[in-house]
Order: sequence, then C-alpha cells, then structure tokens
Amino acid sequence: MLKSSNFALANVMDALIKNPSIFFVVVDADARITTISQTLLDILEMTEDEVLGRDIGEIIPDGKLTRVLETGCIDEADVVEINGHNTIVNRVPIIKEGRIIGAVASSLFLDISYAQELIDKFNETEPKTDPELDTIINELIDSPAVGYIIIDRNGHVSHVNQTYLDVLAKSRRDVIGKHVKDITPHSRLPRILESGRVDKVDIWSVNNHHMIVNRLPIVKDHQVIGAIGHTLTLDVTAHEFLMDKLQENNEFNIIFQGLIENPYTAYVIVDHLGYITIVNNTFLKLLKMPREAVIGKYILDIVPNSKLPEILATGRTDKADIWGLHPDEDIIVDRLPIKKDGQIIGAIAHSVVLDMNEVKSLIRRLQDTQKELFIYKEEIRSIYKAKWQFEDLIGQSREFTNIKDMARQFSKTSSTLLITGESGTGKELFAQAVHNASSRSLGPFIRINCAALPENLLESELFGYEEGAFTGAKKGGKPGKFELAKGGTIFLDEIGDMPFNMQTKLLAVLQERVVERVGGTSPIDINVRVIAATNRDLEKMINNHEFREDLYYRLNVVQLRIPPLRKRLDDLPLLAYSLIVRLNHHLGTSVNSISDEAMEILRNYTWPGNVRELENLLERAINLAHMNFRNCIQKADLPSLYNDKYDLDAATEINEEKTLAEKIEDIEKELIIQALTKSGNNKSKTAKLLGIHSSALYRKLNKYGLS
Ligand SMILES: Nc1ncnc2c1ncn2[C@@H]1O[C@H](COP(=O)(O)OP(=O)(O)OP(=O)(O)O)[C@@H](O)[C@H]1O
Repeated sequence: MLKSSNFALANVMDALIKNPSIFFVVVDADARITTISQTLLDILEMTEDEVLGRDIGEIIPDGKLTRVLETGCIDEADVVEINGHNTIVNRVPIIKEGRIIGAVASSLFLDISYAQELIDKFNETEPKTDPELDTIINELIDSPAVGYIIIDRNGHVSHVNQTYLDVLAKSRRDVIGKHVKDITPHSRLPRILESGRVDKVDIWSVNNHHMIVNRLPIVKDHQVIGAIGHTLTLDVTAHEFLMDKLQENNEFNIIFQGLIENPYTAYVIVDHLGYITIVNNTFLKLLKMPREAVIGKYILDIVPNSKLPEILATGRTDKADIWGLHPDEDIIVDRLPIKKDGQIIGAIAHSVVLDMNEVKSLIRRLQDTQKELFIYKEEIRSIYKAKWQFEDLIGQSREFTNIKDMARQFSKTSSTLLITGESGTGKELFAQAVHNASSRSLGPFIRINCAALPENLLESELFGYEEGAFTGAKKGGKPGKFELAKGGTIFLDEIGDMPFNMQTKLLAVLQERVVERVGGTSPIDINVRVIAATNRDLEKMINNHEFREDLYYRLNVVQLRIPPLRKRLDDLPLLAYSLIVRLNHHLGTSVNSISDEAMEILRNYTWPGNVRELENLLERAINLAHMNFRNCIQKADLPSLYNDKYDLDAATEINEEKTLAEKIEDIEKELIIQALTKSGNNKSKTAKLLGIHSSALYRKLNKYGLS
C-alpha cells in the first residue's frame, strides 16, 4: 500500500505527468522520503514504515536524487541497478514559485537483465557459428510481452521473436537474413552499429504500433558485432501505458488519480499523431462525453478548435491562451509539447483558469473603468482646451489690442480663420478665445496637431475610419476629429506641416463640407468652424510648391497675424508679472518680483520663442530663485540668457542623485531647448536641427514638459 505525507501532491503533478513512469519515490526539499510506490518497496525489500521520513541517501545511497535537489537539473534516463534490477530512472526536481521543494525519481520499470544476458551470450561465442546459442537466444527472447530483434554487424537480422514479427506483420522467413532497413526503412538500429551507444527509452512507431524501445550494441573485444532492439512497452504510447496502469486497480490509482484528477484543472494529452491518450474527468465534464468516446480519438474529431495539432507541428509553448471549447465558455489554457530526445512525442493542454466568470467580471470592470477614464479625459481635455477667453490674453500694446479687437469681430462669424505668427505667440490661445466668444462656445473645441502625426494616422484621426479599414482598426470603427467637433470648432494646428496629399483631402472636405471615413462609403455632413494656425510662411511655401494655393485661399478667409514678442516689448513687464503669478500658483512657490537687472536682460533679448519661451524661462528662474530661498528673480536665475552652455554643463555634471539614464534625459532636454531657441521655436526646424522626425520631437516636448 502506498502512503504519502502532507507533501503537496498537486505540485508533483507536472513533474510526473511529463514522466510516464510507474515506479517512483518522492522526496521533500530536505531529501526525506514522502511518497514511495509499493513496487519500489518490493525491489528494496523494505516496508513503507522503514522508509517514509528517512533520508533518501540511507535507502538509495547513490546520492543522485539529492544532487537533483541541489542543482535543480533533470536527470534523464539513467541506468541504475537496484538490488540486482537494472532499471532506467528519470529524476526531476519539483519546483514551486521558483524554489525547489522536492524531487521525484521515477522509473519506467525496465529489467534489462534479459538483454544484458543476451549480450553476454554473444560475447561468449560468435552467434552464427553456434546453433545451440541460437536456441538459447530464441528461448530468451521468446516473450509475448517484449518484442526483440537482433542484427549482426552488417545490419542483417539474425534473430527476431514472434511478438515483434506480429508487430511487423511478417513471417520469420521474410525477416531473417534481410537487412533491417529493408524491413523497417527508418530503423535506428544501424545507428547503434555505428555509434556503439545505448539508445534508451525511445518512442518507436511501426505499422501504426507505437512502442517504447531500447537499443543496445553487442560489443565483443571492443568491436560492435551487432545490435539488439527490444520493446519496453508494446503497442502503447507512454501515456497509454500510464493509463493502462491507471485502469488497474492498484496503488498507482491513488497517486495518479490524485495527480491528474483535479477538479480545478482540465487535462488532455495527445500522442505525436494527435490521438488522445489521457484526459481527466474535469475535461470530460467540459466535453460532456464519456471517457470511452474520447480516448484513442483524433483530437480535432473531439475538439474541433483544439490548437494541440499546432503544438505538435511547431513545438511551441502557449502560455495563458484564452480559448473556448464552446462559444461564450472561454477558459485560459497552457499548452506544451512533450519532447523526448529532441523529438516531439506528444502535447499537453491544461487549463489555468477554468472559471472565467471571475476573470470576465474583472475584464468588464476594467472596461468600465477605461470607458469612464475616456469620458473624464475627454472632459478634461475639453475644459482645458477651450479654457482661454479674450480677457486672459495679456497685452496692452497697440499691436496686441488691435489683434484682440479683430479677433473679437471674427468670433461673431463662422468663417474659416487662419492664424499666423511665430511659434509661442499665442495662436492657440486666440483660437480658443475666438471659439469661446462665438455662438459655438457650447460645442466642442477639438485641436489636432497636423505635424505630430504621420500621414496615415493623420487621415484616420481627421476623418475617422470604419471597422476593418486596416489591421488594428478598432471594432465599430472610430469617428474622426471633424465628426467629433460637430457643432463646435476644429483647430488645425501647424497646418503648414500637413503632408501635401492630406492637403488635397482637406481641401475636398472644406469645399464639400462632408467627410468620408477611411474604408467607409457614405459621406458624413460636417458642421464645424475651422480655425487653422501656422508659424510657417505659407505664401513662401506656395511658391516652393510645398503648400496648395487653393487650400491656402480656403483657409485664409479671414486672418489674424499675431505679433512676435520683440515687436511688443512694452507688454513684457505686464506679461512677465502675469506669468509669474500663474507659475507660482502652478509650482506652489512664492516668487513675486524681478530685479531691474533681470528685467533689463529680458528686454534685451530677442525672444525667438516668444511668450512660450518667456514662460519657460520664468519657470526655470522661479525654480532657481526658490531653491536659493529668494522671492525675487535675479540675473543669476536667468543663466541661459547670458550663458548658453550653463544648463548643458549642469546636465553633464556627475552627481550621485541621478542615474545615467536620468542624466542622458537631462542632456537630451537641454539640447532640445537649445535647438528650440536656435530655431526660434519652430518645431520643424528644431526637428531638422536635431535630426529627428517632428512626431518624435512632439513626443519628447511632451515628455519634458516643453510643449
Ligand atoms: N497673450 C498671452 N497672454 C498670456 N499667455 C500667453 C499669451 N501668449 C502666449 N501665452 C503663453 O504662451 C504659451 C504658448 O501659446 P500658444 O500655444 O498659443 O502659442 P502658439 O503660437 O500656438 O505656438 P506654436 O506655434 O508653437 O503652436 C501659452 O501656453 C501661454 O501660456
């Protein structure tokens, strides 16, 4: 009778299921025996009470299982002799959560003594010259349970027993004296003649019989004079062999049923041809079929959508695949090939999560949260995007107030508006203010940056797409910005960077006032006001054939030219102070003034990056002043205005507080700032200066808070 301690048998399952053995011993992490099969006890001539709880080294002193515990390495097909029985043993560590918690030694019980005896006989005399020996050999190999075939040094069959002749479906006359390859063309016995090595526990198929075989060389005076092939299991795959054992009402049932029969895990095992060899009750329950209807059947005849044939064909391992036996009954499964000597001999599928209801409810909750998040994001974006009003636009200079007045007038109409001006002058602010002062103020204000997206994405972003329009297209399709902006304003920022092809498509939309989704067939009416902005000289671009003239006229129905900061320097103190108030609020600082010297530096600067540059510069100045416990911005807080290299030097300085990756980011940020300054905050020029695509630049600007 077999006894096992509290040791978690479930953990042994994986180790054993890959190991079609019937005699075994299990030890825990301290090498103490926790489970042992009766047959092994019989071989050891001991009782279980004498063995359980004892160190394995005291019972089987070869120390090999202890080594598996130490190394975690599998020890496959090792020939050992236990009490005069030659046995082939597999030793496998039991690993849980990355820790070795025990080990199993299991044997395909193989008494190779017969074969050994045969070899010994061969070694005594030349087989062909001794008819008496033939009789002895024939007697020895005359076993209904084991198939034998023996070849001489030339590969010709010298002996074969009736059991193997039955497998071959041939008569003795057809076989004796023939070359083994003429009988079974793919025979691996000749290989043994060449290598002189034992070929242990190999899966061998002939005439649709699947067997486990051993092949041994016959060696005399260091010369290979022949080879023996004999079966260990006849007509069964390894797993069928195991199943046969399971059918027997013996002690193995207890342990193997425990291992395979697990109500939380469905198991199915196929042989190398895809025929089901093992299936547990949990899987049968899923199938709603009795065991007899399943075992021995081709997997696809039972489970038409099984992926096990793919595993057999490719040898790949599937981890946590969501798969459904029946529609709407998804489970999560692992699949793995069973390999022997590098060959795929079968495949296992077992469930990881059988009850998907819990997983599904989690997924549903996640989807709900995502939807909610999307709604909030949209809300935040709309609040943020359309927050600017004319009152927020700072500037009292004539140039500025004139533009503001003009813009107020334009907000009373729905005409397409083109806003031009250098980078950072406030074009987007004006667009928002116009929208907010217009009759469309309750509708959405949707901005799209035409420079930040590659052409193919820009098209689907602007016009949307239908389901299946391209690989990766979302189910149900997606509305474009023109559709989303319905009843409101669409702000086409950086229009000068729109690819030429897209310009043509945009022109058609503006002319016909309809959009067609990518992959769609029906036009959708649009009801939006279009405001476009650019810091590029569109007229020059038209001359260079970079911008469509007809589109320019469509966009330039009315135009606002925002003056650069250097042309309204009178606004500088007011702007600087207003920005400081806003920045303090944002940064949680309380810097409230600028020294005259610092203001003078600001006045003398040319402001290629305009108000945005002023804002960025003041933010850094506030941080520096704050770090130095000052409430007043001083010259020292504006290092980049009198020393361009300052920040790059600071970025490259080695200090322990930052990792290499963080330092590299600092340097990248500084280089971008310098390129922005150099290009007058022109994004496409900046991207060119840095040798990167403008969409990459926009990502980086976002990352470093420079946009
Ligand atoms: N008149 C202003 N009053 C207050 N803040 C301003 C003003 N003009 C610009 N700003 C500030 O400068 C930042 C840049 O403005 P905006 O994004 O509108 O510039 P832009 O001309 O659209 O730039 P780009 O061409 O690079 O897109 C704004 O976030 C705002 O903080």
